[in-house]
Amino acid sequence: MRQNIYLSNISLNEAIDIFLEKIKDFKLGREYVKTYGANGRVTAKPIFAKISSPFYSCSAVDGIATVAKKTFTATDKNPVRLKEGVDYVVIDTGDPIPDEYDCVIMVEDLIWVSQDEVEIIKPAIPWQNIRQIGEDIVEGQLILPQSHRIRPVDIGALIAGGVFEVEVYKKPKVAIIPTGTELVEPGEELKVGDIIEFNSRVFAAQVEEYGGIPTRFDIVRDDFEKLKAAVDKASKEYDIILLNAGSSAGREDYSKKVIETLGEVYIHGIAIKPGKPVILGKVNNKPIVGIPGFPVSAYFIMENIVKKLINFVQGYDIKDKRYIEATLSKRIMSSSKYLEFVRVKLGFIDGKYIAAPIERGAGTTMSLVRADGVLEIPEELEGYEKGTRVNVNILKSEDEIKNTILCIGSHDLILDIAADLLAKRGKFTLSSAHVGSIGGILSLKDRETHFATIHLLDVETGEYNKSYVKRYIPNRKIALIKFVKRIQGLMVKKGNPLEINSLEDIVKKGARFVNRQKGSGTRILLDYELKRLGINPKDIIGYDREEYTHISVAAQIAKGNADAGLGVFSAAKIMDLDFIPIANEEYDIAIPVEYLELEGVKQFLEVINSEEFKNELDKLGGYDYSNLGEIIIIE
Ligand SMILES: Nc1nc2c(c(=O)[nH]1)N[C@H]1C(S)=C(S)[C@@H](COP(=O)(O)OP(=O)(O)OC[C@H]3O[C@@H](n4cnc5c(N)ncnc54)[C@H](O)[C@@H]3O)O[C@H]1N2
Ligand code: MOO
Repeated sequence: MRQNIYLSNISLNEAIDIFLEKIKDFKLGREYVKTYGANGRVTAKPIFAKISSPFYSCSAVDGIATVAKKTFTATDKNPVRLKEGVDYVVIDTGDPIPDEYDCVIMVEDLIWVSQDEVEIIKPAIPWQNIRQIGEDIVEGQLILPQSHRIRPVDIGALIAGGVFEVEVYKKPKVAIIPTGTELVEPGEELKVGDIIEFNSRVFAAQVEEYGGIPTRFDIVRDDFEKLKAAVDKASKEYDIILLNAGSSAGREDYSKKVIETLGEVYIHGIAIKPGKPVILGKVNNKPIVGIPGFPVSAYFIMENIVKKLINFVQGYDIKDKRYIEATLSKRIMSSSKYLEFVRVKLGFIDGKYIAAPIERGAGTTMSLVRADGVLEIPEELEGYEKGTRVNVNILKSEDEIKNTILCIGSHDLILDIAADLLAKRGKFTLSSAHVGSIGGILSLKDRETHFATIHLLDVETGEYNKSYVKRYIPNRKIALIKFVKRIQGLMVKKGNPLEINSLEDIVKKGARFVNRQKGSGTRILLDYELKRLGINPKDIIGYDREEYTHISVAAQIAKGNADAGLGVFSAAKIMDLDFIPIANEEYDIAIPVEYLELEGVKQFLEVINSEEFKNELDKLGGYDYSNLGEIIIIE
């Protein structure tokens, strides 16, 4: 079968304008709902008050209702005496004012002379302390315009104004069709090539959040006729159709063809990344969106197009993105052909927001879970230099961001454990961006992180971390907080079939090695050890074969593609490999001395010094925490 050829390069805003123009005649029906249940609904017509509020004159205070004229002569020296039943009645806040009275005096201003007599020493002004009819809402007044999204405060005004039912747009019924022969339902047994279907579940939650009613269809295999039947059915019974995956140009990507056959495709391809191959069209007069399969691409299509669509059919133009200005912690390149959405971690350091970019892949759902914000790099730019002030769409409140401790540096699982224990305390969160030890040190130097986690061996002295901090950050007073010693060792297949017990054995036994990339702490350690032992790297088979993480090294050995590699114990444990300890690596926290006083940092230090944290380290294994918490000021 021939592949599709596609993809226009239209901008996001242009595409949305064209799409909404094409479907502008499609509007949802209307319905009446109880006012108290109308939160979040969109008014289908203007709503006017049926009664005034208050609808009678009433007292605004507790006191007595009287006639102002009778009090005009009252002074300190010449109090006026009033008698109950003759000159006044006692009245509480909210009580109606009897016709014969025209003002209310607060109980605090009364001098009680007897059970039923009071004196006052200040004249009252006519209508004082009286809420007049319609003071809040006047009968016939506009309470809400049409196309207004009803909020909790609106419900109060509507009910006070005698409106107990409101006419709103029906919520759109949204059909979600997951497609793909590789998809299996959660819980089904997995074999190579299977993907657990989850996009549709994310969409359903998003549709609800946007104000629609989601219905998820069963997974449809990559089969033109089956897909056509599902879309046809959905377009007859639902208001909006979301067709997930098969939006690209592959042999089994039928989405475009199905939509074309049943209706019209207006746009295939938008200049955004991720999310480029999106399809916008109409079937049976119903809007349909073909959403790319990759979860991150799908997320941005939902947030930027489907959210607008769900609001548009209810007559509402949503613009609810919130932005802050932040300083970029590292240079980021982007193609000038696309508007790119880059997930970032955010922190607030020395009075300014810092944005640290994280993973960019379209398949990395965790980048969305971890993101504090999204940096939108415009189409016409090729990226931003480190230090540029950029606008970031925030996914958290500014308060939450201000209570975030930012860590930029080398990653280790134990940071996630510390983050969890810190979050449990309720106030602060730890956000970490993984850029390696040197990247972390550079961020410290540029005041873009609260602290950096580092493990850098000085090959001259054999000492960890200190000399790097001194060399890279000469102008800031930095403390090194001892964190853990990580046991680095050789990972070998379970049972150690080649009987490798040292680095020398790699050469002796002719084992196939898999290395880490140049510049990584582990690579520096390996080279240091090889030099110390007098081993020539050229004698190691596979010395030039590089992987980027501990886990990927472990995975190569588990798959049988290599016999040995250097890495941390936890990676060996996860991949069920044997582990031969080689050296202890010092993984420490470098932090400006002044930040030791920050409340969030103090709490973080309490967390890592706690027994609970150490217990977690014991469970993981491979960590020595005998010096944990020791603070060394680097002079
Ligand atoms: N020749 C070209 N190939 C591709 C291009 C291109 O321009 N030219 N664009 C790439 C881009 S960008 C994207 S995005 C993807 C979009 O692909 P499809 O929409 O056709 O999606 P699939 O290939 O079917 O799936 C991609 C990926 O996502 C997983 N997936 C799909 N549905 C679900 C689901 N419901 N739950 C969880 N995961 C799902 C799927 O298994 C795949 O791994 O095309 C590129 N190709
Ligand atoms: O544009 Mo695709 O949507 O990057 O992954």
